[in-house]
Amino acid sequence: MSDILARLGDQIDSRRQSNATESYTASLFARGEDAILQKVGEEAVEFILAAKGDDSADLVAEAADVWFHMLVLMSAKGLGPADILNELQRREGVSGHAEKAARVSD
Ligand SMILES: N=c1c2ncn([C@@H]3O[C@H](COP(=O)(O)OP(=O)(O)OP(=O)(O)O)[C@@H](O)[C@H]3O)c2ncn1[C@@H]1O[C@H](COP(=O)(O)O)[C@@H](O)[C@H]1O
Repeated sequence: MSDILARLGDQIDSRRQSNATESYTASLFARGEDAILQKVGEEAVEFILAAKGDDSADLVAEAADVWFHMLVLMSAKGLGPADILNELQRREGVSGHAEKAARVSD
């Protein structure tokens, strides 16, 4: 399932060299990091609003928009989906409560 994320991450990275008029991703890179951050924020709000409704397809579409724009931001920072997946894998099996308790006692 993570193959699509890897392919999308590679495609996003490759769009750094693309023409902004032909590629939406390239147009985001051209607008700069603050514009990408703004899009992540807008998409997150749209995701929350969709979650308050009852349209599952709309919620899934908005979630995909959040993931895509997050990956564009990560690419701008030299990071990609593998970094997120590795972090989730590192956390796998560790209770969130236990992890937080260990953090607080540090
Ligand atoms: N997954 C996506 C993807 N998800 C969302 N979007 C675009 O994200 C934009 C968000 O829509 P909005 O309505 O919120 O934004 P907007 O109002 O149109 O844009 P703004 O003027 O507000 O910036 C739309 O243009 C969507 O098409 C995406 N654009 C591209 N991809 C992937 O990226 C690949 C490369 O795309 P290009 O860079 O466009 O070739 C594609 O093949 C896809 O795999």
